[in-house]
Amino acid sequence: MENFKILNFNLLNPIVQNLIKEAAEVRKKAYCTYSHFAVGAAILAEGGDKVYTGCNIENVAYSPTICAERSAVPKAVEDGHLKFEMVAVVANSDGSYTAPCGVCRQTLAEFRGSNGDIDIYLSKPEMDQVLVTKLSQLLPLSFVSFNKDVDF
Ligand SMILES: O=c1ccn([C@H]2C[C@H](O)[C@@H](CO)O2)c(=O)[nH]1
Ligand SMILES: [Zn+2]
Repeated sequence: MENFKILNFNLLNPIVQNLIKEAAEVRKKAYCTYSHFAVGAAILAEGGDKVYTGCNIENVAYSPTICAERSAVPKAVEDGHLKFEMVAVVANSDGSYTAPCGVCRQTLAEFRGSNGDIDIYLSKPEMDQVLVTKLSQLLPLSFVSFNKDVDF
């Protein structure tokens, strides 16, 4: 299977279009005073209709910085959602797509949907062409469980 597809925004289903729009909207709230790189993310959970959004929030000490994706996750979980169906990320890396960092990929893997995966949509703020992929393509062979009964 290919890693990703690039699709025209207009051809995506309205639920996905709305998710991307929400990510683009919350991106405007990014607190990115150090990197000046604004990111917005939006999560749709399985069986849910509410969209949970997040932006990146940076810090003078740098390491407390939280990515947009991980600032959206607690909102979904606090609302009782542990299985995510789709996630949209909107940013602008030199006119290209911004994919979730490794930490965010692992964080999202914890909340994979019942199909064992999450649909991922990456868009630029212009929302013209959208990169469509899956978490399993971004984080193959992921660490998602362990056996607590094994002696250490
Ligand atoms: O997928 C990504 C990639 C980067 N960032 C943020 C972290 C930091 O604030 C800034 C620069 O890395 O962008 C995100 O929020 N999500
Ligand atoms: Zn991240």
